[in-house]
Amino acid sequence: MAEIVIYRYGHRPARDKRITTHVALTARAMGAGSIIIDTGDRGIEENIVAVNRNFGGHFKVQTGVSIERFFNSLGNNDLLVHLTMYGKPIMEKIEEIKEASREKDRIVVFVGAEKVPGIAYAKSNFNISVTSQPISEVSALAIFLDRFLDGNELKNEMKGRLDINPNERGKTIEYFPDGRDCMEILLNRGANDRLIEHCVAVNEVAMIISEKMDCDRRVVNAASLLHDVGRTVTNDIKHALEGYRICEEEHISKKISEVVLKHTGAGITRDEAMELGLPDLDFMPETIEEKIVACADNLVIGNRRIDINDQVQRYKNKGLDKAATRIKELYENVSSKAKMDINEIEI
Ligand SMILES: C[S@@+](CC[C@H](N)C(=O)[O-])C[C@H]1O[C@@H](n2cnc3c(N)ncnc32)[C@H](O)[C@@H]1O
Repeated sequence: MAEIVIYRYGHRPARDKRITTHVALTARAMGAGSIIIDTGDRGIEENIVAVNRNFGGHFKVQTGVSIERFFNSLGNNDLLVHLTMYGKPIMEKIEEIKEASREKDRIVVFVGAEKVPGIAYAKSNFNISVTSQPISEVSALAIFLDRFLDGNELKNEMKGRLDINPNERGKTIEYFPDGRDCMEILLNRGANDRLIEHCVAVNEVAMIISEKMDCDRRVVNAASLLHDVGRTVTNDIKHALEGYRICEEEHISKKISEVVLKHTGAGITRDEAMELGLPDLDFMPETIEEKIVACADNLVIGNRRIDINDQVQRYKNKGLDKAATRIKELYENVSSKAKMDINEIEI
Protein backbone atom coordinates (compact mmCIF):
# COMPACT_ATOMS: atom_id res chain seq x y z
CA MET A 1 0.00 0.00 0.00
CA ALA A 2 1.43 3.37 -1.03
CA GLU A 3 2.19 5.75 1.81
CA ILE A 4 -0.04 8.83 1.73
CA VAL A 5 1.73 12.18 1.95
CA ILE A 6 0.00 15.57 1.88
CA TYR A 7 1.65 18.66 0.42
CA ARG A 8 0.14 21.91 1.65
CA TYR A 9 0.86 24.87 -0.60
CA GLY A 10 0.41 28.57 0.17
CA HIS A 11 0.39 28.38 3.97
CA ARG A 12 0.50 31.85 5.54
CA PRO A 13 1.37 31.41 9.25
CA ALA A 14 -0.38 34.60 10.32
CA ARG A 15 -3.64 33.78 8.50
CA ASP A 16 -3.84 30.05 7.97
CA LYS A 17 -2.53 28.51 11.21
CA ARG A 18 -5.92 27.13 12.16
CA ILE A 19 -6.98 25.80 8.77
CA THR A 20 -3.56 24.28 7.99
CA THR A 21 -3.62 22.60 11.40
CA HIS A 22 -7.03 21.21 10.43
CA VAL A 23 -5.65 19.93 7.13
CA ALA A 24 -2.90 18.18 9.13
CA LEU A 25 -5.34 16.77 11.70
CA THR A 26 -7.64 15.48 8.97
CA ALA A 27 -4.71 13.91 7.14
CA ARG A 28 -3.50 12.26 10.35
CA ALA A 29 -6.90 10.94 11.41
CA MET A 30 -7.84 9.73 7.94
CA GLY A 31 -4.93 7.54 7.01
CA ALA A 32 -2.10 9.76 5.73
CA GLY A 33 1.40 9.22 7.12
CA SER A 34 2.76 12.75 6.87
CA ILE A 35 2.24 16.33 5.78
CA ILE A 36 4.74 18.67 4.16
CA ILE A 37 3.98 22.39 4.41
CA ASP A 38 5.63 24.99 2.21
CA THR A 39 6.16 27.73 4.81
CA GLY A 40 8.10 27.18 8.03
CA ASP A 41 5.79 27.07 11.07
CA ARG A 42 7.14 25.70 14.37
CA GLY A 43 3.75 26.21 16.02
CA ILE A 44 2.05 23.67 13.73
CA GLU A 45 4.92 21.21 14.13
CA GLU A 46 4.65 21.40 17.93
CA ASN A 47 0.88 21.09 17.77
CA ILE A 48 1.04 17.85 15.81
CA VAL A 49 3.73 16.39 18.09
CA ALA A 50 1.41 17.09 21.03
CA VAL A 51 -1.56 15.49 19.24
CA ASN A 52 0.51 12.36 18.51
CA ARG A 53 1.57 12.20 22.15
CA ASN A 54 -1.99 12.46 23.41
CA PHE A 55 -3.80 10.43 20.78
CA GLY A 56 -1.11 8.14 19.37
CA GLY A 57 0.40 7.26 16.02
CA HIS A 58 3.53 8.50 14.26
CA PHE A 59 2.15 11.13 11.89
CA LYS A 60 5.01 13.28 10.65
CA VAL A 61 5.04 16.99 9.86
CA GLN A 62 7.69 18.95 8.01
CA THR A 63 7.40 22.67 7.33
CA GLY A 64 9.45 25.11 5.23
CA VAL A 65 9.62 22.99 2.04
CA SER A 66 9.14 25.38 -0.89
CA ILE A 67 7.11 24.26 -3.89
CA GLU A 68 10.32 24.13 -6.02
CA ARG A 69 12.05 21.89 -3.46
CA PHE A 70 8.93 19.78 -3.18
CA PHE A 71 8.65 19.19 -6.95
CA ASN A 72 12.38 18.42 -7.15
CA SER A 73 11.97 15.79 -4.44
CA LEU A 74 9.32 13.85 -6.38
CA GLY A 75 10.44 10.68 -8.16
CA ASN A 76 9.04 7.98 -10.43
CA ASN A 77 7.63 6.14 -7.45
CA ASP A 78 5.38 9.03 -6.47
CA LEU A 79 1.85 9.57 -7.75
CA LEU A 80 0.80 13.21 -7.53
CA VAL A 81 -2.88 14.03 -7.08
CA HIS A 82 -3.89 17.69 -7.01
CA LEU A 83 -7.22 18.57 -5.40
CA THR A 84 -8.83 21.47 -7.20
CA MET A 85 -12.37 22.53 -8.06
CA TYR A 86 -11.21 22.70 -11.69
CA GLY A 87 -10.20 19.05 -11.88
CA LYS A 88 -11.96 15.92 -13.13
CA PRO A 89 -14.75 14.66 -10.86
CA ILE A 90 -13.52 12.28 -8.15
CA MET A 91 -16.23 9.66 -8.92
CA GLU A 92 -14.92 9.29 -12.47
CA LYS A 93 -11.28 8.98 -11.52
CA ILE A 94 -10.96 7.35 -8.11
CA GLU A 95 -10.67 3.75 -9.40
CA GLU A 96 -7.97 4.84 -11.87
CA ILE A 97 -6.09 6.58 -9.04
CA LYS A 98 -6.31 3.47 -6.86
CA GLU A 99 -5.01 1.34 -9.72
CA ALA A 100 -2.14 3.72 -10.50
CA SER A 101 -1.15 3.97 -6.82
CA ARG A 102 -0.66 0.18 -6.56
CA GLU A 103 2.69 0.42 -8.31
CA LYS A 104 3.87 3.47 -6.38
CA ASP A 105 5.62 3.95 -3.04
CA ARG A 106 3.83 7.19 -2.24
CA ILE A 107 0.67 8.97 -3.24
CA VAL A 108 1.18 12.68 -2.73
CA VAL A 109 -1.97 14.78 -2.36
CA PHE A 110 -1.48 18.44 -3.17
CA VAL A 111 -3.85 20.92 -1.48
CA GLY A 112 -3.65 24.69 -1.78
CA ALA A 113 -4.46 27.56 0.52
CA GLU A 114 -4.13 30.54 -1.78
CA LYS A 115 -4.01 30.60 -5.59
CA VAL A 116 -2.24 27.52 -6.89
CA PRO A 117 0.30 28.08 -9.73
CA GLY A 118 -0.14 26.38 -13.11
CA ILE A 119 2.86 24.11 -12.53
CA ALA A 120 0.84 22.14 -9.96
CA TYR A 121 -1.76 21.33 -12.62
CA ALA A 122 0.92 20.45 -15.15
CA LYS A 123 3.04 18.24 -12.85
CA SER A 124 0.13 16.33 -11.32
CA ASN A 125 -0.80 12.85 -12.53
CA PHE A 126 -4.40 13.68 -11.64
CA ASN A 127 -6.22 17.00 -11.08
CA ILE A 128 -9.30 16.01 -9.10
CA SER A 129 -12.39 17.92 -8.02
CA VAL A 130 -14.73 17.10 -5.17
CA THR A 131 -17.82 18.73 -6.67
CA SER A 132 -17.25 21.60 -9.09
CA GLN A 133 -18.02 24.13 -6.36
CA PRO A 134 -15.43 25.88 -4.20
CA ILE A 135 -15.19 23.99 -0.90
CA SER A 136 -12.74 23.91 1.96
CA GLU A 137 -9.44 22.05 1.48
CA VAL A 138 -10.23 20.21 4.71
CA SER A 139 -13.45 18.76 3.28
CA ALA A 140 -11.89 18.08 -0.12
CA LEU A 141 -9.05 16.17 1.53
CA ALA A 142 -11.38 14.23 3.86
CA ILE A 143 -13.62 13.11 1.01
CA PHE A 144 -10.68 12.21 -1.20
CA LEU A 145 -9.04 10.10 1.53
CA ASP A 146 -12.33 8.44 2.39
CA ARG A 147 -12.98 7.48 -1.25
CA PHE A 148 -9.38 6.43 -1.82
CA LEU A 149 -9.32 4.21 1.28
CA ASP A 150 -12.92 2.96 0.85
CA GLY A 151 -13.87 4.09 4.35
CA ASN A 152 -11.33 1.77 5.96
CA GLU A 153 -9.53 4.78 7.46
CA LEU A 154 -12.53 5.21 9.79
CA LYS A 155 -11.49 2.02 11.56
CA ASN A 156 -7.99 3.37 12.32
CA GLU A 157 -7.00 2.94 15.96
CA MET A 158 -4.17 4.99 17.35
CA LYS A 159 -3.26 4.76 20.99
CA GLY A 160 -1.72 7.65 22.93
CA ARG A 161 -1.92 9.04 26.45
CA LEU A 162 -5.65 9.62 26.25
CA ASP A 163 -8.45 7.24 25.30
CA ILE A 164 -11.74 8.94 24.65
CA ASN A 165 -14.53 6.50 25.48
CA PRO A 166 -17.74 7.80 23.96
CA ASN A 167 -21.08 7.15 25.55
CA GLU A 168 -24.63 8.20 24.73
CA ARG A 169 -24.46 11.45 26.69
CA GLY A 170 -20.83 12.52 26.44
CA LYS A 171 -17.49 10.91 27.06
CA THR A 172 -15.08 9.60 29.63
CA ILE A 173 -11.37 10.18 29.25
CA GLU A 174 -8.93 7.49 30.29
CA TYR A 175 -5.36 8.56 31.03
CA PHE A 176 -2.36 6.39 30.12
CA PRO A 177 0.75 8.29 31.27
CA ASP A 178 3.73 7.90 28.94
CA GLY A 179 7.32 7.43 30.09
CA ARG A 180 7.86 11.15 30.62
CA ASP A 181 4.69 11.45 32.71
CA CYS A 182 5.63 8.42 34.82
CA MET A 183 9.08 9.81 35.55
CA GLU A 184 7.50 13.11 36.62
CA ILE A 185 5.08 11.27 38.92
CA LEU A 186 7.91 9.25 40.50
CA LEU A 187 9.98 12.38 41.08
CA ASN A 188 7.04 14.45 42.35
CA ARG A 189 6.22 11.65 44.80
CA GLY A 190 9.80 11.73 46.11
CA ALA A 191 11.21 8.52 44.59
CA ASN A 192 14.97 8.19 45.21
CA ASP A 193 17.56 7.12 42.62
CA ARG A 194 17.53 3.48 43.77
CA LEU A 195 13.79 3.22 43.40
CA ILE A 196 13.83 4.88 39.98
CA GLU A 197 16.63 2.61 38.75
CA HIS A 198 14.65 -0.43 39.89
CA CYS A 199 11.48 0.77 38.13
CA VAL A 200 13.43 1.43 34.92
CA ALA A 201 15.01 -2.05 35.04
CA VAL A 202 11.60 -3.74 35.56
CA ASN A 203 10.24 -1.59 32.74
CA GLU A 204 12.99 -2.80 30.40
CA VAL A 205 12.22 -6.46 31.10
CA ALA A 206 8.44 -5.90 30.92
CA MET A 207 8.66 -4.12 27.57
CA ILE A 208 10.78 -6.90 26.07
CA ILE A 209 8.15 -9.44 27.20
CA SER A 210 5.32 -7.23 25.92
CA GLU A 211 6.82 -7.23 22.41
CA LYS A 212 6.35 -11.00 22.30
CA MET A 213 2.59 -11.02 22.73
CA ASP A 214 -0.64 -9.23 22.07
CA CYS A 215 -1.19 -6.75 24.92
CA ASP A 216 -1.64 -3.03 25.63
CA ARG A 217 1.95 -1.79 25.71
CA ARG A 218 0.87 1.58 27.13
CA VAL A 219 -0.40 -0.26 30.22
CA VAL A 220 2.74 -2.40 30.55
CA ASN A 221 4.98 0.65 30.09
CA ALA A 222 3.25 2.86 32.67
CA ALA A 223 2.49 0.11 35.19
CA SER A 224 6.04 -1.25 35.15
CA LEU A 225 7.45 2.26 35.70
CA LEU A 226 4.94 2.96 38.49
CA HIS A 227 4.63 -0.50 40.07
CA ASP A 228 6.62 0.55 43.14
CA VAL A 229 5.54 4.20 43.37
CA GLY A 230 3.87 3.24 46.66
CA ARG A 231 7.33 2.65 48.13
CA THR A 232 7.60 6.44 48.37
CA VAL A 233 5.10 5.98 51.24
CA THR A 234 5.96 2.57 52.74
CA ASN A 235 8.22 -0.36 52.01
CA ASP A 236 5.99 -2.92 53.68
CA ILE A 237 3.43 -5.19 52.02
CA LYS A 238 1.00 -2.27 51.75
CA HIS A 239 3.18 -0.49 49.17
CA ALA A 240 1.13 -1.91 46.29
CA LEU A 241 -2.03 -0.58 47.90
CA GLU A 242 -0.37 2.83 48.34
CA GLY A 243 0.73 2.69 44.68
CA TYR A 244 -2.86 2.04 43.66
CA ARG A 245 -4.01 5.03 45.75
CA ILE A 246 -1.38 7.29 44.12
CA CYS A 247 -2.48 6.17 40.65
CA GLU A 248 -6.07 7.06 41.59
CA GLU A 249 -4.93 10.49 42.79
CA GLU A 250 -3.13 11.00 39.47
CA HIS A 251 -6.35 10.05 37.60
CA ILE A 252 -4.57 7.18 35.86
CA SER A 253 -6.56 4.51 34.01
CA LYS A 254 -7.76 1.63 36.19
CA LYS A 255 -6.12 -0.72 33.68
CA ILE A 256 -2.79 0.57 35.02
CA SER A 257 -3.60 1.04 38.72
CA GLU A 258 -4.93 -2.54 38.91
CA VAL A 259 -1.55 -3.80 37.63
CA VAL A 260 0.21 -1.77 40.33
CA LEU A 261 -2.16 -3.22 42.95
CA LYS A 262 -1.51 -6.84 41.92
CA HIS A 263 2.23 -6.80 41.22
CA THR A 264 3.52 -8.20 44.54
CA GLY A 265 5.22 -11.59 44.05
CA ALA A 266 2.86 -13.53 41.82
CA GLY A 267 -0.15 -12.02 43.55
CA ILE A 268 -1.72 -12.39 46.98
CA THR A 269 -4.80 -14.55 47.58
CA ARG A 270 -7.78 -13.26 49.54
CA ASP A 271 -6.92 -15.48 52.54
CA GLU A 272 -3.32 -14.28 52.56
CA ALA A 273 -4.48 -10.67 52.22
CA MET A 274 -6.57 -11.06 55.38
CA GLU A 275 -3.62 -12.55 57.28
CA LEU A 276 -1.36 -9.71 56.11
CA GLY A 277 -3.80 -7.04 57.26
CA LEU A 278 -4.69 -6.04 53.70
CA PRO A 279 -8.28 -5.32 52.61
CA ASP A 280 -10.56 -8.32 52.10
CA LEU A 281 -9.68 -8.58 48.40
CA ASP A 282 -8.01 -10.86 45.90
CA PHE A 283 -4.71 -9.35 44.64
CA MET A 284 -4.00 -11.99 41.99
CA PRO A 285 -2.78 -10.90 38.53
CA GLU A 286 -5.37 -11.87 35.92
CA THR A 287 -4.93 -9.74 32.79
CA ILE A 288 -1.91 -10.31 30.58
CA GLU A 289 -0.55 -6.86 31.49
CA GLU A 290 -0.86 -7.69 35.22
CA LYS A 291 1.00 -10.96 34.68
CA ILE A 292 3.78 -9.38 32.61
CA VAL A 293 4.57 -6.69 35.19
CA ALA A 294 4.45 -9.00 38.22
CA CYS A 295 6.66 -11.46 36.38
CA ALA A 296 9.14 -8.81 35.20
CA ASP A 297 9.44 -7.58 38.81
CA ASN A 298 10.33 -11.13 39.87
CA LEU A 299 13.17 -11.13 37.34
CA VAL A 300 14.78 -8.00 38.79
CA ILE A 301 16.42 -7.19 42.11
CA GLY A 302 17.50 -3.58 42.53
CA ASN A 303 18.55 -2.68 39.01
CA ARG A 304 19.85 -6.09 37.90
CA ARG A 305 18.37 -9.22 36.41
CA ILE A 306 18.05 -12.18 38.77
CA ASP A 307 17.67 -15.80 37.70
CA ILE A 308 14.09 -16.91 38.31
CA ASN A 309 15.31 -19.98 40.24
CA ASP A 310 17.27 -17.75 42.62
CA GLN A 311 14.20 -15.61 43.13
CA VAL A 312 12.07 -18.69 43.87
CA GLN A 313 14.72 -19.85 46.35
CA ARG A 314 14.69 -16.45 48.10
CA TYR A 315 10.96 -16.85 48.77
CA LYS A 316 11.47 -20.43 50.00
CA ASN A 317 14.24 -19.25 52.34
CA LYS A 318 11.74 -16.85 53.88
CA GLY A 319 9.34 -19.76 54.42
CA LEU A 320 6.98 -18.47 51.72
CA ASP A 321 6.63 -21.78 49.89
CA LYS A 322 3.20 -21.14 48.38
CA ALA A 323 4.29 -17.74 47.02
CA ALA A 324 7.48 -19.36 45.64
CA THR A 325 5.43 -21.98 43.75
CA ARG A 326 3.12 -19.28 42.35
CA ILE A 327 6.12 -17.21 41.17
CA LYS A 328 7.49 -20.22 39.27
CA GLU A 329 4.04 -20.96 37.77
CA LEU A 330 3.56 -17.36 36.69
CA TYR A 331 7.00 -17.35 35.08
CA GLU A 332 6.15 -20.55 33.16
CA ASN A 333 2.76 -19.17 32.16
CA VAL A 334 4.22 -15.88 30.82
CA SER A 335 7.12 -17.72 29.12
CA SER A 336 4.68 -19.96 27.28
CA LYS A 337 2.57 -16.96 26.19
CA ALA A 338 5.75 -15.16 25.02
CA LYS A 339 6.91 -18.36 23.26
CA MET A 340 10.34 -17.89 24.82
CA ASP A 341 12.11 -18.54 28.11
CA ILE A 342 11.85 -15.10 29.68
CA ASN A 343 14.58 -16.06 32.13
CA GLU A 344 16.95 -15.51 29.17
CA ILE A 345 16.13 -11.81 28.88
CA GLU A 346 19.16 -9.59 29.42
CA ILE A 347 19.15 -5.92 30.27
C1 LIG B 1 -9.68 28.00 -0.70
S1 LIG B 1 -9.22 26.97 -1.97
C2 LIG B 1 -8.24 28.00 -2.96
C3 LIG B 1 -8.53 27.80 -4.38
C4 LIG B 1 -7.71 28.70 -5.28
N1 LIG B 1 -8.51 29.80 -5.68
C5 LIG B 1 -7.12 27.94 -6.44
O1 LIG B 1 -6.30 28.46 -7.12
O2 LIG B 1 -7.40 26.77 -6.65
C6 LIG B 1 -8.02 26.00 -1.19
C7 LIG B 1 -7.90 24.60 -1.66
O3 LIG B 1 -9.08 23.88 -1.42
C8 LIG B 1 -9.16 22.77 -2.30
N2 LIG B 1 -10.48 22.81 -2.95
C9 LIG B 1 -11.38 23.79 -2.88
N3 LIG B 1 -12.50 23.47 -3.56
C10 LIG B 1 -12.28 22.24 -4.06
C11 LIG B 1 -13.06 21.34 -4.84
N4 LIG B 1 -14.30 21.62 -5.22
N5 LIG B 1 -12.52 20.17 -5.16
C12 LIG B 1 -11.28 19.82 -4.77
N6 LIG B 1 -10.49 20.63 -4.04
C13 LIG B 1 -11.00 21.82 -3.69
C14 LIG B 1 -8.02 22.92 -3.29
O4 LIG B 1 -6.96 22.06 -2.93
C15 LIG B 1 -7.62 24.37 -3.12
O5 LIG B 1 -6.28 24.59 -3.48
